[in-house]
Amino acid sequence: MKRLDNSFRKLDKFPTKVIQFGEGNFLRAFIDWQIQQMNKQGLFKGGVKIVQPLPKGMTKNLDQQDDLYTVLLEGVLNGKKYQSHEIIESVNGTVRPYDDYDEYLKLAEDDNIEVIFSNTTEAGIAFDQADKLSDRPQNSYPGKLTALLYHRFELGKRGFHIIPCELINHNGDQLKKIVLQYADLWKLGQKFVDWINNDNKFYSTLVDRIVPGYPRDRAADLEKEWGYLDQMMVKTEPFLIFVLEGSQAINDVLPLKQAGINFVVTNDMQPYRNRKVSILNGPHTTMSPIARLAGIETVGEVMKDKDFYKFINDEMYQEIIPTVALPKKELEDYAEGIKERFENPYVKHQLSAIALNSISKFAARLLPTLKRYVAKNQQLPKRIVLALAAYLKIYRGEADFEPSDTAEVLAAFKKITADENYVHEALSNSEFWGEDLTLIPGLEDLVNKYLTEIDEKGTRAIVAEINADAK
Ligand SMILES: NC(=O)c1ccc[n+]([C@@H]2O[C@H](COP(=O)([O-])OP(=O)(O)OC[C@H]3O[C@@H](n4cnc5c(N)ncnc54)[C@H](O)[C@@H]3O)[C@@H](O)[C@H]2O)c1
Ligand SMILES: O=P(O)(O)OC[C@@H](O)[C@@H](O)[C@H](O)[C@H](O)CO
Repeated sequence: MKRLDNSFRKLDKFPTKVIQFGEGNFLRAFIDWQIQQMNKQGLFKGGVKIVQPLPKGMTKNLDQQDDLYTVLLEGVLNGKKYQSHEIIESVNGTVRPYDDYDEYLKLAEDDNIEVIFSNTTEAGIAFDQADKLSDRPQNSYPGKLTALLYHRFELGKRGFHIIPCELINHNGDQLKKIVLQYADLWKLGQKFVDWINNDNKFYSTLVDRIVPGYPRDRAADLEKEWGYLDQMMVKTEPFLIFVLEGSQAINDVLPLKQAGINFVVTNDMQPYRNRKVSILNGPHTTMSPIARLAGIETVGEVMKDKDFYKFINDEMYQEIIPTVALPKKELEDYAEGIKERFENPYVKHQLSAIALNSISKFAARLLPTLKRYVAKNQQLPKRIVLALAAYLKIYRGEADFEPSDTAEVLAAFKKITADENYVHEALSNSEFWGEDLTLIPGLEDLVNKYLTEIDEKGTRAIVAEINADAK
C-alpha cells in the first residue's frame, strides 16, 4: 500500500502564515484541523510550518508523508453517532531547530507569517535561567521564541499574533512575562521591549477537545479501508471549543467563526475556564480514584454503570453547577454535552491516564468547588470529599495500582504513610493543596470516616449509599 504523499492533496498549497510550536496530537487535531476547515472554504489561504520544540519528536514521520495526515472524528453529536475522516493539508513543512537552527531563525524573515500557535504541554511555558541568546537552540520554548522574535525585531518587521494553547491559566500573559524576562536577562534593550509590547499581541486561551491520538488498535484496519498508509493519523472527538481573550479584530486574521468553528472571542475567558475545569475536569478527577478502586478502567465504563452514572450526574448538578457563576441553563446545557462526550463509545479514556499528577489536579480542579460549596451551604460536598479520601488511600500505597505523581509529591507521601495521623499530616500539607485543608470545618473527620468505610465495604457501596441519600 502507498504511503500518503503530495498526490493526495486536493487543495492548493498556500503560503505559510502560521508558525506552530509543537507537533503533538492535540495541535494536529485542533489547530491544523481548524486551518484546514478555513482553507477549504477559501477563507484563510494559509499554511503552517511546525517547529519541533524538543530534540526528539515526530516531525520526521510527518515529512515522510509530505506533511499530510488523517484526522478521524468519532463520537456522539446531538445524540447521534458520528464518524468521518479527512486528510489534513494545512501543514506546509516542519523545522527542527536542533538539526538546523538557521532554518529556524529564517522563519522570522517571512513577511507572510502573522500568527504563532503553541502547545508544548503545561511544562513547556517555563523560564530556563541557563538559556542564552547565542544558544543554537535555547532549551525552553519561550527561550526559542524570544530568539525568533528578536531576529524579527532586528529586521524591522511587524510582530505576530501569539496564541498559546497550553492548558495553564492566563497562558498568553505567562508566555509574554517569560519573553520579557529573557529580554531582561539577555539585555535586549528597551526598544525590543517596546516592540514586544506594541507590535505583538499575546492572547490567553482555553482549548477543549478530547484527542485520544493515534488509534493503535485500529490503525491497520483503517489504512486498509482508506487505501493508504498513515503513521500520523489522529483520532479526536467531533466537539471543540476554542476561547480566546482579546479584541474581535482577531476574527479578521483568523476567520474561524466565519468557517463555522466554535471559536469564542471574549474580553474575559475566566467563566469559560471555570466552567470547563469544574464541570469537565472536576468529574474526571472525582471518578478516577473512586471508580478505579471499584475495578473500573475507563470513563465510558463509569458512564455505563448505573450507580456511578448517578453519582457523577449528581456531583455535576448538586455539587458543582450551583457553585459556578454563570447562567444555570447555560451550565446545564454544558453538563449535558459533557456527559455525551464522556459516553463517547469510540473513546476509551483510561482513568489511569487522568490520574497522572492527581494531587495538583485535585487542588486545581476540585478544591475551588469544594470551598465554594462549603461557603454557600455550610456543609461538605460528599462526593468530592469521597474522591479526596480515595486519593489518600491510593497515595498510602493501599490500592492494587501505584499512584503516579511527581517525585516530590510521592516522596512527601512516603514520609507520612506509616504515621498514625496520616490523614491529618496529608491534609495539613500546604505543599500539596496550596493551603492547610484541616482548617476546613469537618473535612478531616469526613475523610477519616470515608477511609474507614472504603476499607470496610469499598467505594462502590459508599457510592450507592450517597446515591440513596440523594434519592
Ligand atoms: N489530548 C487531549 O485530549 C488534550 C485536550 C486538551 C488539551 N490537551 C493538552 O495538550 C497538551 C499536549 O497534548 P498532546 O495530546 O498533543 O500530547 P503529545 O504528546 O502528542 O504532544 C506533546 C507536544 O509537546 C511538546 N513538548 C512536551 N514537553 C515539552 C517541553 N518541556 N518543552 C517544549 N515542548 C514540549 C512535544 O514536543 C510535543 O510537540 C497536553 O498538555 C494536554 O494536557 C490535550
Ligand atoms: O490531560 P490531563 O491529564 O491534564 O487531564 C485529564 C482530562 O481531564 C483532560 O485531558 C480532558 O479530557 C481535556 O482537558 C479535555 O479538553
